[in-house]
Amino acid sequence: MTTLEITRPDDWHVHLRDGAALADTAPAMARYFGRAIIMPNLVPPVMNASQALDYKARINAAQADSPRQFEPLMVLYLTDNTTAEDIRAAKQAGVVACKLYPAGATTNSDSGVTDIKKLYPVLQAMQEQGILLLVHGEVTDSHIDIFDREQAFIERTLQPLVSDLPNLKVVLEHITTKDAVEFVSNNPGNVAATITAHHLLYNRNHMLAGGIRPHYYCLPILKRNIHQQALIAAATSGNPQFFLGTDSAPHIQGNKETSCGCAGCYTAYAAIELYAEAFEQAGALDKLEAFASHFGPDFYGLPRNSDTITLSKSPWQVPAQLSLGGQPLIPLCAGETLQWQVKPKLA
Ligand SMILES: NC(=O)N[C@@H](CC(=O)O)C(=O)O
Ligand SMILES: [Zn+2]
Ligand SMILES: [Zn+2]
Repeated sequence: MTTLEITRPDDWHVHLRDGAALADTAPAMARYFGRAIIMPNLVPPVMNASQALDYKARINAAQADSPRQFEPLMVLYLTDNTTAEDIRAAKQAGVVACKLYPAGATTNSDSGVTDIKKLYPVLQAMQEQGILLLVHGEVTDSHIDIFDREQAFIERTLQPLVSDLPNLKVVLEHITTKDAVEFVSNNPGNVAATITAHHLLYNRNHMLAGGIRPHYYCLPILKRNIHQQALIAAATSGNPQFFLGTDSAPHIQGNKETSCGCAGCYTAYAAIELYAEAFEQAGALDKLEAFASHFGPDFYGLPRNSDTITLSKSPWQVPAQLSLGGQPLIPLCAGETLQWQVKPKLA
């Protein structure tokens, strides 16, 4: 196969950052994504409807000069102080989801939730209003091994939560384990998961064997090969509970290549191209379209995009360095050759 035409994809989990960074991250998304779920972990976070609307306006301003535009879908960051009233106001403002970050779990999660039980009235309001719950699924206890934190979160927090709120739509974001695949598959259709391209392409050996490679470091951390295989099987299974979310999470070079580097991989520059790489390696290119373009909008209750993009098999070299708000940014796969690219479509 040398060309592949698919329904225009959406990204159900991306970090665009703010300020000068938007001049790079927003146009990258506008290249071919229809919509994108915009993560709210700014400093300070996006915590209410008016902050979400302001952030959306900044994103749209940053893509105004792009040849085409994508639609940002806004998300609130849940804190211990979020109220049911915040949820109703968010619904009015067009916010589609709220994000649960266990406090301290990942980048900019210090304002996250400390006790999920206290948040149940808010989750009830979300269930009533049809607002989705998006979850960074890791426990934060220092005595739990970093490689076990997703599994522990599922057992301790997520399974009870989905049992208590059976009508809440829940997305376990950026899953990294066989346990997460099993949890989602064993739950009804109101529970889903996003899978990143990097968790399909890599396991922890890529990050740690033969030298430590900070650009593979993200959270939840890359796991062993058996988990990677389970993710590939889930993404290519045709089960609509698994869909595309890049978790493209840029950090400038200096904050990655340092003694205590930030978590996050930058993939938005070639998102669908990286997924195509992973699906082709799995012999499942025919499953890419549904994963990238159908199951996400179906789960969110939104229409699928009505136009298409075309990928062509034509090897190209990823630049060694990109820019994030005028500072050096090392993309995932810097300097490597990728097989697929998206043809510019004539208007
Ligand atoms: N995935 C990451 O490693 N980092 C994300 C945060 C997140 O999605 O957990 C970021 O904002 O940098
Ligand atoms: Zn996360
Ligand atoms: Zn993320």
